[in-house]
This record gives sequence, structure tokens and C-alpha cells, in this order.
Amino acid sequence: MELAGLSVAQAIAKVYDKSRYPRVLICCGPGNNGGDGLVAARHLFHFGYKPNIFYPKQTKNELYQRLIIQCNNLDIPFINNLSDQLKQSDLVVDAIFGFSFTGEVRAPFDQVIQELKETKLPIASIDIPSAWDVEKGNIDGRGFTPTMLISLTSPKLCARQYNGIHFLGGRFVPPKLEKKYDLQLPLYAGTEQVIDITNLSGEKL
Ligand SMILES: NC(=O)C1=CN([C@@H]2O[C@H](COP(=O)(O)OP(=O)(O)OC[C@H]3O[C@@H](n4cnc5c(N)ncnc54)[C@H](O)[C@@H]3O)[C@@H](O)[C@H]2O)[C@H](O)CC1
Repeated sequence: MELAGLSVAQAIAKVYDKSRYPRVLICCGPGNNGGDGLVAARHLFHFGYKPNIFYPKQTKNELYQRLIIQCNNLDIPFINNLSDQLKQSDLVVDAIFGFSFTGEVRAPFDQVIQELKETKLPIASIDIPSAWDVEKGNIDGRGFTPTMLISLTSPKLCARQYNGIHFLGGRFVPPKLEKKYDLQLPLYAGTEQVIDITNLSGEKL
């Protein structure tokens, strides 16, 4: 989660400069995807952005509580009114659902997804655009199409349907695992934590 969140923040900083997109709204879901969002918020703060976090369904899990404390230590606001905050933001980070999303969107995230469908703000999704099926993609238009996707570890099957700005992050795959699943991952340059794979999107992945 820590490296995943750092990758997300690095990829975002390469595309959405803090001078033009300072106010970042990170929408966090109830699982690890949301956890990645909490970590990314902290790194974006240290990069000079002004993050706000919308985290409507928090868990008592100790790991997430510790992530919240780290954000509180930086005075990163946890906001409650998504509609109002969208009007005061320059960029949205979608950290609602990742690869464990299934079925119809359940409350309270049905309203959240609807608002993100309607916003004109750029949206950067972590790992998978929220409400997309990990393999089949945006079934019945349940989700939205983000302006940027940051795949973690390896692009998921649904990313073949995505043709926007696409980065790969999560430089933590053991070579044995890469070989076992025949991941054929692009090579990271130097000490970079992310790769721009926009030109590899679509069927080429
Ligand atoms: N190796 C990697 O790819 C890594 C991925 N990471 C991140 O972890 C998520 C997957 O996390 P997980 O906790 O398994 O699931 P999600 O965060 O996708 O969501 C689970 C959460 O959502 C609820 N939920 C599921 N379906 C619905 C629905 N239809 N309506 C409402 N709520 C729903 C469910 O109950 C759970 O609470 C992956 O995508 C990455 O972002 C790791 O952090 C790093 C390694």
C-alpha cells in the first residue's frame, strides 16, 4: 500500500502539475484501494499539493486507522460534503474501488459514483476506474471514464478498454511472481516508481 500510494502520487505529479492543479480531492473507498488513496494523499501533500480526503465509509481496521492518523498529523482535511468540495477542487483522485468491486454500486457509493460521472474535473483512478469490472470493464455504464489511470503491479484486463492517460506503478513485483504469471512488465527507468504506458493501452497491453 505504501509503495502503491507513492506510485500514484508520482504519476499524478508528472501529469497534473501542482501550479495548475493544487487542490486535489481524494475519494476513498472502504478497501485497500481506499487505503492507496490515503497514502497518495499524504505523498501529494509532501509534493506541495493541497489534498482533501472524502472517506465516507471508514473501517476500524488498525492499518487504516494508522493511515488516517498520518493524514491528520499533516492537517489534511477529511471532508463530508462531496458536492461542495468538488466545486473547490482542481483534480479528483478516484480511490473508491479496485479489483474487488462486484455487482451494482451500493450506498453510499452510488451517489459518489454519480457525482464523479457528472463532474467536469479531471479524474485519476487508482488501479481500476471505480465501478468497472476488473475484466469486463464498464458494464452497463455503471462507472465513468477517468482522464488518467494508474495501474498497479500490472494493468488489469479491463484496462484494454481504456484509451486515456495510463501509467503503471507498484514497482514491487518479485521476479518469481512476474515469471509465474508471465506478466511481461515494461522496464522501469533508473529509480523511477512509475512508467507512462499510455501508448501501450488498449489491445496492445
Ligand atoms: N498487487 C496489487 O494490484 C495491489 C493492489 N492494491 C490495491 O488493493 C485494491 C484491492 O483492494 P480490496 O480491498 O481487495 O478491494 P477494493 O478496494 O477494490 O474494494 C473492496 C471494498 O469495496 C466493497 N465493494 C465491493 N463491491 C461493491 C459494490 N458493488 N458496492 C459497494 N461496495 C462494494 C467491498 O465490500 C470492500 O469493502 C487494488 O485495486 C489496489 O488498489 C494494494 O494496495 C497494493 C497491491
